[in-house]
Amino acid sequence: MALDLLTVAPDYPLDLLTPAQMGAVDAQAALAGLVVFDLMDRAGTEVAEVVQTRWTPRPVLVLCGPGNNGGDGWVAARRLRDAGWPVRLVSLVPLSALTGAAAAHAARWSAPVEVWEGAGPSLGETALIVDALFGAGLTRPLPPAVRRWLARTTALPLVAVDVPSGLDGGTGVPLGWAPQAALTVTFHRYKPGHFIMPGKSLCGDLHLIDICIPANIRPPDRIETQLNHPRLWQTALRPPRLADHKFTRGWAMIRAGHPESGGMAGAAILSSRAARRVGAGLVSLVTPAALSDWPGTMVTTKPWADACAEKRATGFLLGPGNGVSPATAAAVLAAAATGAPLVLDADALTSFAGDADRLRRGLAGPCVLTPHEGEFARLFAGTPVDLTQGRLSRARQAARWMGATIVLKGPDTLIAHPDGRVIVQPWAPPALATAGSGDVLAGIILGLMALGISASDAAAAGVWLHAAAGQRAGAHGMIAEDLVDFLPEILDKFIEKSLY
Ligand SMILES: NC(=O)C1=CN([C@@H]2O[C@H](COP(=O)(O)OP(=O)(O)OC[C@H]3O[C@@H](n4cnc5c(N)ncnc54)[C@H](OP(=O)(O)O)[C@@H]3O)[C@@H](O)[C@H]2O)[C@H](O)CC1
Ligand SMILES: [K+]
Repeated sequence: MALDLLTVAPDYPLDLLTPAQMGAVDAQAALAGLVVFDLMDRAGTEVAEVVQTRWTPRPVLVLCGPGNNGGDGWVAARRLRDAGWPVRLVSLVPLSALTGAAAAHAARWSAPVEVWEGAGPSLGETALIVDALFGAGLTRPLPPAVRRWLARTTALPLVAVDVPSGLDGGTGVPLGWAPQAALTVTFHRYKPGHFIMPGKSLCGDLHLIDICIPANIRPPDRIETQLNHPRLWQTALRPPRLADHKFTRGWAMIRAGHPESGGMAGAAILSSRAARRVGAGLVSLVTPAALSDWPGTMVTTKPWADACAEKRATGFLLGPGNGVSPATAAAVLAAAATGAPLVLDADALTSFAGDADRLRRGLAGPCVLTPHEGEFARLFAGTPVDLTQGRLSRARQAARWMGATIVLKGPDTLIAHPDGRVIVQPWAPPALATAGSGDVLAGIILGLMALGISASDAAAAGVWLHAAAGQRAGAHGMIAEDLVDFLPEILDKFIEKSLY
């Protein structure tokens, strides 16, 4: 789904349900008197509606699996046929194998049925495929013949019912393989796999359909994965108060690297500008070499140890342009020992490659780590974090183990908290993938934490504001400096006007 990040209250449900949680909701819905036959009727009917909205009538082949995902397919096929579309229906299993609501809907299909044989059906005139093979009930990789058949049809658009068959809706990782969909229609709530790579990419355009399950029917266990949204953190943002002075608005310390040790000051400068733009009262660039930035940034050549000894400091950032070195690691540990809010990015993370436990033991206060995939893999290699797992599981494990908030950057940035909660930000303008963009993000999070905002709110808000600035900058020609300059107008949208 496309989203306007500059809108304060975009409208979508935040909770992402795992297949097991969705199953529990289905079961409770049945106990509450909702009839699966009717839910399936609504699901399949909406699939057909979405198809008709997107495409003109054309020969369509609907593939139906053995369970309720297949049941949705029978309904969609019937609706499309009723609307005058040429429809072929292929059932993966003999009709005698169908049960429950799927069998009941199959019985309403009055045209010929092809039952899957050998290598699968001929394509003939087919111009569109509806994949209703497996959804939430997928338990193992696709049967090899089905996988081969789907892999041969990639030139045709495919509409996935609930998920592209083979994709694990809980993780975003295919069980072996899943087809590329042009469009995925899902029901009641989104699932993590719709937004987490590679699932986000495999789903194509996403449509969420309300099949009239009441919102008060919830899974029995805690919902641990949510989409990011201003209502999660908006109340934590506040404008300056009348009685504020610069120290009540926080003093952030940023370590700038020494050019001779491979460090580059530009990255830290970008971070400092971002931290100031989001409202930190005072930002110091602590640097061994003289450098200049905007006049309002304090540039100080005092030793890092002195910055750590400053009792009024309310936040530290290390990493951008710091250089990978034992000195950087030592500087991180010195800042971590103060117990003040800490943001670690880039070289500050890689300086602990192979030694992450030392960092973990050194963290005395709230901490946000902002790795991209490469930095994440280097930092957590050799730790209990299972790097063979998908992004969601890895980010969650890493945050728990490290006892810190992990912002795992990417097209599906994940904000994982030590308590197991993960916030997903699947909307990031691709133009954000540019030099300096990460330095700006680290600076935003630092600035918010220095203001007294919690690590979890600062990380989720920071990721949103950063993406919104990217959206505001537009698709072409954006450079990281632009993100900084757009922050005031972005913040103005999100800080409650009633607070002014
Ligand atoms: N969310 C809702 O309220 C509604 C959702 N609907 C749709 O229902 C499916 C979930 O249906 P379910 O029957 O639980 O599961 P599936 O249809 O996805 O698949 C289960 C059957 O498939 C077999 N299976 C699983 N994996 C494989 C595989 N790789 N190869 C062969 N067969 C496989 C599985 O067999 P087991 O031996 O593992 O038991 C089952 O037979 C949801 O996705 C929605 O599309 C409803 O329409 C109602 C409303
Ligand atoms: K499917």
